Formats: sequence, structure tokens, C-alpha cells
Amino acid sequence: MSIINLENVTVDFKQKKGNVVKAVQDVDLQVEKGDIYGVVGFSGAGKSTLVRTVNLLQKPTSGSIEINGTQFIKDGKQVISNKDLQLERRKIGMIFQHFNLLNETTVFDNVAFALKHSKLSDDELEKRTLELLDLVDLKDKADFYPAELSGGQQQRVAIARALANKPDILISDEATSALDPQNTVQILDLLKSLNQKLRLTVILITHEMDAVKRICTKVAVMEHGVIIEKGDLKQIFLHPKEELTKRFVGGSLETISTLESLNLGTLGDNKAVYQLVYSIANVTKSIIIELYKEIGVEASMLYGNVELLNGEAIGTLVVEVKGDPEKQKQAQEFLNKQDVTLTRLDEKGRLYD
Ligand SMILES: Nc1ncnc2c1ncn2[C@@H]1O[C@H](COP(=O)(O)OP(=O)(O)OP(=O)(O)O)[C@@H](O)[C@H]1O
Repeated sequence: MSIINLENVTVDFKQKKGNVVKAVQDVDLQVEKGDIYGVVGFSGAGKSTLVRTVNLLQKPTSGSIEINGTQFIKDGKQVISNKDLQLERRKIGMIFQHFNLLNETTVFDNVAFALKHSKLSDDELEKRTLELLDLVDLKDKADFYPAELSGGQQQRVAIARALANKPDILISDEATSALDPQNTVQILDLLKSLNQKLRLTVILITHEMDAVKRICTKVAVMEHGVIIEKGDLKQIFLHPKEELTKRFVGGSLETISTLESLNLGTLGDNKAVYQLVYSIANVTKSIIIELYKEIGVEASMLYGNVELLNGEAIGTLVVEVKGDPEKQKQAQEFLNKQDVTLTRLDEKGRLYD
């Protein structure tokens, strides 16, 4: 059973002039326990609105929501009492771009504040708070104020606070967007280790595909309130179907700017550009040399990159292949037989029609 089950969830915002913003449209999303599920899309795609329905910070206009085996919403109607909802919400931690810490209180009190509803004695509360700070490696900063910490450290305090009530789910809403690259990586790696150590299910909302690539196991791509593609990260990365997904995942943004700067001229029957994406572990031979040996066509490399996808090395190559249509066909057949995802591109790096 999925820990998060959203069915046909729609969120409409009615505006004063009678217009309706369809922020989320008919979304189905199932998240399994232990997933780190990335929700990626450009600004305004509906990511935050969708994920806020998980703890009903945003009530959906229609659809059904079941979290951790408890039905919150059935066919658009709330079926959980407000009192129970309050308890269930404690099992869903949340962190945000701007940390949302209390600036007038110490790091210790920021975290302890989240335990104010608990029946812990003062000693137990102190012990638990220090444990939480230890979990994010900030025990030595307990008496500091948020303003005395770096952005990355402030986000770690926010994570400790979000974990205070031992949640099963942690929602990260653009939590690394305000951080520099080094702190971003630290926070992402911390989320991954908490996921493994505590079997915490994480939803990572972001517009940065690099964050998804670093730690996510699954990904959903959102555009105009709709999930246009979702699934296992590697599967989506190696076989993206939608144009936007290709732009997000395939290293394609860099590919596009590289191709634009090369001014390749018109491509056609006798000159083609292909993007090859593959798992390095599965493809050990040099594809370009094999292509020459097997088919007798020369391919020149225009772009090459290797990056880690949730720890696995994935290569992207863009090659120009010259040859008559028969040779092009043979080259395509040869490449398709290798363990690579082959996409033909036009001179601007878009899909070739
Ligand atoms: N409370 C609201 N009232 C009216 N419209 C809203 C409200 N919240 C969000 N919207 C609209 O819903 C759409 C989706 O917004 P949302 O914040 O969910 O997108 P997002 O993908 O999270 O973008 P960002 O990364 O910029 O936050 C946008 O058009 C936004 O203007």
C-alpha cells in the first residue's frame, strides 16, 4: 500500500473577477514508503499546491487523498475529523526555502518548540532535542541564534524541527533553492541519509533537476497543473517521452546551448545529429569506434558528459553522423541495438521532425 495516495486531485483557485486558476488538474500520485520522490517543474507549474494537499494545508477542489492508511479526503469531501487531522499532520514534516525559524529564540528552543504538544518531562525534552540536533550535526550550536548560522545550518535546524515528532513523511518545498551549491549538496545528502537511517519517505519539490538527479529514486514532471510524466528516476532519465522531460533530464539544456553555439547549418538526409544517453556500467565499448568498425560511418563528437544519477554514472553523447540515407538508417539501427537511448536532434538541439 502506498504511503501517499493522491487520486484525481484537482485544485482550483477562484479569483475575484470570476476567473479560475487551475493550479492542479486531475493528478494521480502514489508514493511508496522509503521513496525519495522528486516533483519537478518550472515556477507556477503547481508543485507546491499539489504537495500542500498531502497534509491538507491546501484542500483540494475534488479528488481523494489517503496518507499512511488514513483517508483524509474522499471524492472532494474531508472524511477525517479536524482533531485527527491535527495528529496526522505531526507525522508529516515540512521544510521550506526560507527555513521559517523563530529568529528571537535559540537553535535549541526552535527545535524544542515542535515538541511542546508532547507529554515529555523537561529532562526527556532536553534529551530528545539534543538527539535531534545531533542527527543534523548541530549539537554544538544549540545555544546559537539563527542569525548566527549559515543558510545551510539554518536549514539543518529546520530539518531537526521537522523531525521532532518522528514523522513518516518529510516534504521539502524548494529547501535548497536559497542555498549555495556546497550547502545544497550537504542538505541533499543529509536528506538521503535520513531517508536511509529513519526510512523516512521524502517528497522533494524543486525546479532544479540536479537535486533530483542526486538523491531521488522517482520523479514526477509537472507542467500547467498536470503531471506529464512520472516514474522511476533512471527510467525517466534514459527514456523521457515528453518534450519538457527531455529538456529537464537529458542533459539537454547544455546540449541545446552547445548545438546553438556550433551553427551546424541545416541537417537533413546526409547529415544527422544524435543524442545518446546510457548507463556507463552497461556500455563499456566505445560507441563511436564500434560505429565506424561495424557500419563504416564516421561520427564526430559534439558534446559529451558523465553525471551521477542517484549514485549511478550516466553518459550523454551528442554526435554528428555523415552518410547517405542508407548509412544513416544502418547507424540508427546499430545505435538502437546498443544499450543507449537514441534521440535525433535538429541543428538547434530540438527533436528532429
Ligand atoms: N492561494 C492562491 N490563490 C490563487 N492562486 C494561487 C494560489 N496559490 C497558487 N496559485 C496559483 O496556482 C498556480 C500554481 O502555483 P504553485 O505555487 O503551486 O506552483 P509551483 O510549481 O510550486 O511554483 P513555484 O516554484 O514558483 O512556487 C500558479 O498559477 C499560482 O499563481
